[in-house]
Amino acid sequence: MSLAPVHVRDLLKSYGAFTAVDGISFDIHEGETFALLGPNGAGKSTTIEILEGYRDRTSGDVSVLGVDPQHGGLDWKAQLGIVLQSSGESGNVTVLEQLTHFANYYPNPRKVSEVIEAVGLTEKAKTRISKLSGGQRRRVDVALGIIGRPKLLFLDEPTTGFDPEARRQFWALINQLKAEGTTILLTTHYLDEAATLADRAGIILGGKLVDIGPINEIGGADARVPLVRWRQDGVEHSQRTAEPAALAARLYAEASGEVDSLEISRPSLEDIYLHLVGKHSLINAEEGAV
Ligand SMILES: Nc1ncnc2c1ncn2[C@@H]1O[C@H](COP(=O)(O)OP(=O)(O)OP(=O)(O)O)[C@@H](O)[C@H]1O
Repeated sequence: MSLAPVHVRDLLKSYGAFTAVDGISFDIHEGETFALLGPNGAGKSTTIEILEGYRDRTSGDVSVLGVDPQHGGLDWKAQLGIVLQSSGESGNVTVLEQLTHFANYYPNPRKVSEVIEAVGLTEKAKTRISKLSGGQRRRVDVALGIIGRPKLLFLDEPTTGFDPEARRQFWALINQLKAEGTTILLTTHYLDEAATLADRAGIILGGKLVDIGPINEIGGADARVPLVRWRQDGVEHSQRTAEPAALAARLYAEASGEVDSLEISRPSLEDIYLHLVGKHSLINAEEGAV
């Protein structure tokens, strides 16, 4: 049986006595977008850098496109697209020159002008990268990540510094890459971005994977119970219920008409994520106190 494009088992990475990644396991299936979510310092970049072959692991099994990243050659690297967390592009060349240069490294690159257009830099194509704004430079990073038509794309906080319009444009680009069958590993602190783009997510806290699953199942059913809010006699009320329509109907009947400020909402991925992070910080604090 062939392995998934990304196959990770019991991955552990220590820096001296400190364990940054503590025995995590997951697969990313072909054509899937997988979001690795977690607070600052949780171990996301360390994990991604191990998968990209930039960092050696302490122990565990890792296979990326069928190869151990510690022994990946140039042919293997040519199938990866990498957008690192920190931008390295501040050079004295233009956007067009930089992308044309890097396109030559790949056997089947995308058309440079199309990539520049896709990241919204057509008007800046002949501008030196050093003269671009931070968000525009980040778009160059994204362009460099996709120029080689990668089978597997790593996006480490790709939209940091993007204005809202550029983020939407980026989402459309990722949806296009998904439609072409690209497998994507994404880290982001924007939970709406993860909810929009990812099929599945893993939540990493203190180097451990505390939850993994389809985006609309993360946190379990209990975390997704809808919240009904309304106002009665000037007092705010709220109730969590799996049957919000029934509660709304009862309130409507009791009020003999419209209910003041009635609102039914479902927890967003961000609500669920924050709940999980809070719960695990509490567990760790209690364990630390024992
Ligand atoms: N070279 C290193 N030496 C020692 N500790 C390191 C090294 N690189 C990372 N760490 C530590 O490992 C932990 C995980 O870092 P990592 O960069 O993977 O986190 P992250 O989840 O990507 O965070 P962020 O959201 O801030 O990017 C952090 O506590 C960090 O300080």
